[in-house]
Amino acid sequence: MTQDYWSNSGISGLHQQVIEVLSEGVYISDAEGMTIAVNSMYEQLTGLKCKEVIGKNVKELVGKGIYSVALNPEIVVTGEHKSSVQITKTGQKVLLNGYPICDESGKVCFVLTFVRDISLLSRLKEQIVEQQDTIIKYREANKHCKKVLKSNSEIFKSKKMLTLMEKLKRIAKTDATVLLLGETGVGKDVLAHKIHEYSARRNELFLKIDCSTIPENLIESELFGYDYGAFSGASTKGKAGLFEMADKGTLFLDEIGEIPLQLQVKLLRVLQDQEIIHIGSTKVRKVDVRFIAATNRNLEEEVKKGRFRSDLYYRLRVADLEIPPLRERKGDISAMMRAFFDKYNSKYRKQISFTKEVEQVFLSYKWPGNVRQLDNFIQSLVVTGEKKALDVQDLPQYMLINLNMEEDSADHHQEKSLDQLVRDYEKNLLKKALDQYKSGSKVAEVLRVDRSTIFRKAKKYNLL
Ligand SMILES: Nc1ncnc2c1ncn2[C@@H]1O[C@H](COP(=O)(O)OP(=O)(O)OP(=O)(O)O)[C@@H](O)[C@H]1O
Repeated sequence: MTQDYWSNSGISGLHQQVIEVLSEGVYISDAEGMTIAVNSMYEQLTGLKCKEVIGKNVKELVGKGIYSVALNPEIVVTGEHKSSVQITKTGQKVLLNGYPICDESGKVCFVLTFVRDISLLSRLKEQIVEQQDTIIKYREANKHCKKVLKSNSEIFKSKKMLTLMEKLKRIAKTDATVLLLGETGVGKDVLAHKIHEYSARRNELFLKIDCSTIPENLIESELFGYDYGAFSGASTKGKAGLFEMADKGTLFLDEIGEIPLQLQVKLLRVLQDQEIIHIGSTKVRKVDVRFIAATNRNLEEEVKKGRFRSDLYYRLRVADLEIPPLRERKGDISAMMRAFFDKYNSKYRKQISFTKEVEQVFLSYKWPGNVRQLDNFIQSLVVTGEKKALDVQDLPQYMLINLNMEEDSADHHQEKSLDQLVRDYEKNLLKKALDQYKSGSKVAEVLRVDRSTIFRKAKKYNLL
């Protein structure tokens, strides 16, 4: 059908075939504005049949209301490209891009117009905006993603931690909210990751938000997100909150005790209903998130003081894990010492080891900063260490002052010199070892020193 018109228009069969294979609509008119060719895609996009337009002048077509605009006359005069939106009589909205085709003298002899589907373009535009939103969302989410620790870098050797890990694995499999309790540096962050790893959500996102570091006036928008124009200073596009970003995954709310009271009510609602509403919006959005919360505050005390809502507290502690301080799990201290010395020796290309006495000091020390302190301390010992085997004398005075030595009071320690403290410690250690093993040779073997050293020191301290 289109074929018949081509042959009368001066467009060769070859040209005709070329425009037929193009994926865009094509409309060709001559310098007078006479329509000489269109392709099938043109018919499809505009809803017009070729016989309705071919052989007709664009001005006539506009006059009859078949076209809303004509690009041809202006392009013929200016010799320049022009684009416009065309609404055809069938109501189709298309984008026109017209180009002049000139003869050898530079005179415009044809106008070639490409016709594109505007609705397709707007769909593509919407998709791009959506993709950009997703990229922004993931970039934001990434900021809160902590590198997942390699499982072999964690040490759970003490009986207390092994039992706790069994409980953790059982809880992880359920989707229950978990409350992690424990002093600073005990490993709440590590265990939050473990819960995620052992859960069915392990392949989804794990997001962490430290409630103590986000300014109070931003916590709500960070968590819930906001809509366009929700408040002054808000991004014009609006923003998804962390609850949405963590959808299908796990959200770790660290330092939950720092959440302001008025936000605690909203958080409770999210935990119960798994629904959120952006700030500045009324639309309810469903989320599917597993919550883990942690704090080193005594939440029960906070509830009593009216700083933490009791309903939220009870909702959070559906499953709680109390991580004991390091001083109460000595089995971990020895294993961690070896692991951390290995880690930092290989990092700093050193070969620093430690004596049995040093291990004893580590076991007796209270570690107020728990695993974090132990880790950092060993790093500094390796970095600054000169000797191959560190001895008690190489340890800082505060470690010896705070030792759990029943017979000396802390006040008394502060008046002593480091030498005196080391001597006291050595005497105490030797006394305990001799009491326990009842044999100088056995003590020498356990403490990895000569028998003669044991006898010499025992004599010096009047222990014989
Ligand atoms: N069982 C463990 N094995 C090896 N390293 C550990 C272990 N537990 C904790 N750590 C290390 O100790 C440091 C502190 O751990 P983490 O951040 O999990 O403690 P936290 O209880 O969350 O501390 P805070 O309350 O201060 O946030 C980290 O470097 C972590 O890798």
